Amino acid sequence: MLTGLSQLLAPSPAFRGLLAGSRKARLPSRSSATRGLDDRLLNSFYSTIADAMLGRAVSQAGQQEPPTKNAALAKQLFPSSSPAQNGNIQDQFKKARQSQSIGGYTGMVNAAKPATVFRGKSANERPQFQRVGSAASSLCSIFSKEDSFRPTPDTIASAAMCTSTAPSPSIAQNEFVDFDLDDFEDDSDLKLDEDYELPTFKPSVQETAAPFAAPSKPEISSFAYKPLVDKDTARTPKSVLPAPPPTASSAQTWPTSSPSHFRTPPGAALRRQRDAALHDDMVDLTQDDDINPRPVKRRTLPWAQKKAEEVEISALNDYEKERFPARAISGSLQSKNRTAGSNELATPTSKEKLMPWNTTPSAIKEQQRAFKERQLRAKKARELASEAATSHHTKKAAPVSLSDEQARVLDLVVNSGKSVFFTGSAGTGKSVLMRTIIERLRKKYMREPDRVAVTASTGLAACNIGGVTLHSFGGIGLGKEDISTLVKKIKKNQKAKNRWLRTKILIVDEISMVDGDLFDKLEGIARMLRNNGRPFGGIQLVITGDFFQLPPVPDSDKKERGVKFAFEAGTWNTAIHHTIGLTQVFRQKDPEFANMLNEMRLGKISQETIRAFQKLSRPVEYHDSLGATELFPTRNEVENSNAFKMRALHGRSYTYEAQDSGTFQGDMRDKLLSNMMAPKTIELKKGAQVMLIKNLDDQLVNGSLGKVVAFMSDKTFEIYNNYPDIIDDQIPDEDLDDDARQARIRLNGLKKEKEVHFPLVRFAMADGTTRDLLVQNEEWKVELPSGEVQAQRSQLPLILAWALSIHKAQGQTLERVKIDLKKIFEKGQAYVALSRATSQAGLEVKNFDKSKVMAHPRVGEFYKSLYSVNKALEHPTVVAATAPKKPKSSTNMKEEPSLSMAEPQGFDFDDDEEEAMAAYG
Ligand SMILES: Nc1ncnc2c1ncn2[C@@H]1O[C@H](COP(=O)(O)OP(=O)(O)OP(=O)(O)O)[C@@H](O)[C@H]1O
Repeated sequence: MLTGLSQLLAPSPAFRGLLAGSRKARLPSRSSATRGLDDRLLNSFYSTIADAMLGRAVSQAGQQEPPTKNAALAKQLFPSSSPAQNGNIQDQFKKARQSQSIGGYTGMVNAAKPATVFRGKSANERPQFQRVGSAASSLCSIFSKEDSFRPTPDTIASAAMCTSTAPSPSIAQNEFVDFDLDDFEDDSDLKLDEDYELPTFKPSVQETAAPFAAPSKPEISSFAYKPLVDKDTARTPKSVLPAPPPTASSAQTWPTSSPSHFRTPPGAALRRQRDAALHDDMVDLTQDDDINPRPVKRRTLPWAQKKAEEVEISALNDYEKERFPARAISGSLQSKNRTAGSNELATPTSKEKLMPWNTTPSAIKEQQRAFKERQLRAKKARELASEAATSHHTKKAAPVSLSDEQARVLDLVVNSGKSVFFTGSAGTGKSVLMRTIIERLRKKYMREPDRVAVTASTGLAACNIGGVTLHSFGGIGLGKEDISTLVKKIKKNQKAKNRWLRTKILIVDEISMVDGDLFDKLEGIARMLRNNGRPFGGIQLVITGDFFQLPPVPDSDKKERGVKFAFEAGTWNTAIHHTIGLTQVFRQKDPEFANMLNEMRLGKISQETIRAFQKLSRPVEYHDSLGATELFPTRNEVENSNAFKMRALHGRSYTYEAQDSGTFQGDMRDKLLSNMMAPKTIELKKGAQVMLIKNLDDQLVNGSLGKVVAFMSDKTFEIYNNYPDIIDDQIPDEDLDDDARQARIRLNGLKKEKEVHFPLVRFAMADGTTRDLLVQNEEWKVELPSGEVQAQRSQLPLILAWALSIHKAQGQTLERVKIDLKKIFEKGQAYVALSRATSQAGLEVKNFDKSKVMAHPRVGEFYKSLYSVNKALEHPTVVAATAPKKPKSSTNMKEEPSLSMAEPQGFDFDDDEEEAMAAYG
């Protein structure tokens, strides 16, 4: 019973509080905690405990039921994830128009620049960042004209969706675009797939203990005050109060409990104030006692009492010094001042007073106890500190909270099953949204993973989202043949054929690099193979990318034809239900910089912006030894630059070979692997500048820059992690404490063992701090929807980062970027390169030249035409009546934008409605 009660109460601060009046309460063992209490005390004590247990049981029962309460709580637990912002995008654009217009394109609001918002880029400023989002949400519109986001039955959705959190009725009722009826006979089973995890509410341990528990306090608080204060006693019900204190002369009759424990320690109020100032959340239960201290009768010999107090205070200060150096210093200064001024505090400075000849037996005991506690706490503090600074294992990244507009695209895709193309300028969170969509769709189709095909235009982009290239998915090889030949080819390949038949949702990332002809071919193949006349044979499309970024690489035989974008494909408009523009820029928090990039993206660059870019030609000095990553258009330039820097480093070099596997063999596999971000071989030296190429947690993300500071094995790292100093040969053994000396001996022993050594990388965090990570292998896969892994690579998630190709940089967010525009030769390259930077402060631009940053004119026309198409769709019947019979070339889009929608040639429609819908997407 005793043990049961103690166990139940052990974690409860209230239990510790109850016992605070007794010295035994501070002993670690539960049985000994009660040993010193006399029967009278025990009886009242247990009756109180029983009451408390009952209270807690009742409370627990109350928390499990009823379900309605749970539902309400669940609601509270899942509030809107989006940052608070002005959700009305139309309003935002209105604001933007008022302030600035760039050559007919809507620019960004300079006025929307609250001085307080952009004061730093510390990672700790997340709430601010979200406020920035609100300002930044009015940054730029991809659509050029007024009312781009007016709620229209089509694009539609972008506007409707962006203004309310409820599912948009305009979408649900929009029959005009609702032509995504699924043609799979097993659709009725779909519900079975929907394995969403409904939020459930389970009371946490703390919550269940809540009726009993006091608000939790940081450990320093409990250490500093618990043994000393009598406030807990003051709050304790009368029945558990200890017997009336003995007189001073009978103090020794309480052999197991120091009288000091019944007294308010000198300076407790001051210390509490100091703590409260440093830790707002450190609410001391006994605060009221400070305001009106209870007069305490002395119950022990004055000198013994004083001694005990000094020991306590000294222990407190030692601990504070170790854990919070700045605070300990200011604390002791305050303490000294007080003492000098009022003699109120006993300053815990003199070591003499700890001398053995100066103590009573109880004071000696106190000293021993304090010493042990100090040691223990010092160790803990050291562990905490090293854990904070250095981590071996990374924590799983917390999921990003989608903005309103992102969340609504997600809803449109996952819940409404629409074919969507979402676009937006660099840094508007397209990749983040796409990753979330993939995750949600994979969950939805958990039992049939092959229903969701994840693809991208290039191997690199595909690898980034865990998919395959469009070519690979389609089983079309290079895809040069005509549609019927390609269909025959696929039919011979059972796996490829199955993919086409099984796929319900086709995801395509980095659409800007997909050739228009390829898009048309895939669309035709889908219809033929699936024997289904709907666009893409009824497959739902989820497409993203920014056509202002890198264009498709034309085949050698099509060089003369030039680039043909996917939006110029004849079937583009029939295949896409909704085109949605994301407008909230996340990457650049400075609206001025975002505006400069936006002008550049649209190819309408003002003199002011040119001057601002020219100013960025200055060399950037960074406070640490890490330099900017220089972006180059070609791989050769990158390799030369990195090799040059590497040669300049001295010391031993470590070479890491990738371990490759997969169902593909030989050249085929090598080709897939060569598209991966992770290199086959990476050579590193101490001092090498590297970039992380995987998201490991919230801070260590794809693009994080760092420097190799050492090479060590797993075991060595464990020791280093606890004793970072011992690796420094400059620190002699004598300067290390016992534990550290032992650790150094162990470390030296390990040097003789043949262990694999990994690079220890010191990463620069956005808030100016650093984080050390022992970098170990990660995996990359080229995986088909069926789960077949065609190629897999296990390698360190690092690349050399003095230089990087623009191609590899696409999709990245970089804090420090350097670029020489003289080297740029392709449209979109300059925009991709410059838009990787998060700030002007972290961007160096050499040879800025307006002619190098021009956008592709047809892309500009396309983005402008989006408005017109939407506008036309406001009157679908009129448009339908005047729809042309032949698809217009994309170059006509400007003149007759509403006519640019392709006619559904050769489609097999079931009824007129479908035909109309398919025709006007
Ligand atoms: N909802 C969000 N909340 C907070 N940060 C976000 C959000 N969405 C995106 N971000 C951040 O914004 C940055 C850019 O995001 P992302 O790479 O997805 O943009 P993008 O539109 O794909 O850019 P690009 O076209 O240049 O590849 C990243 O650092 C990402 O973490």
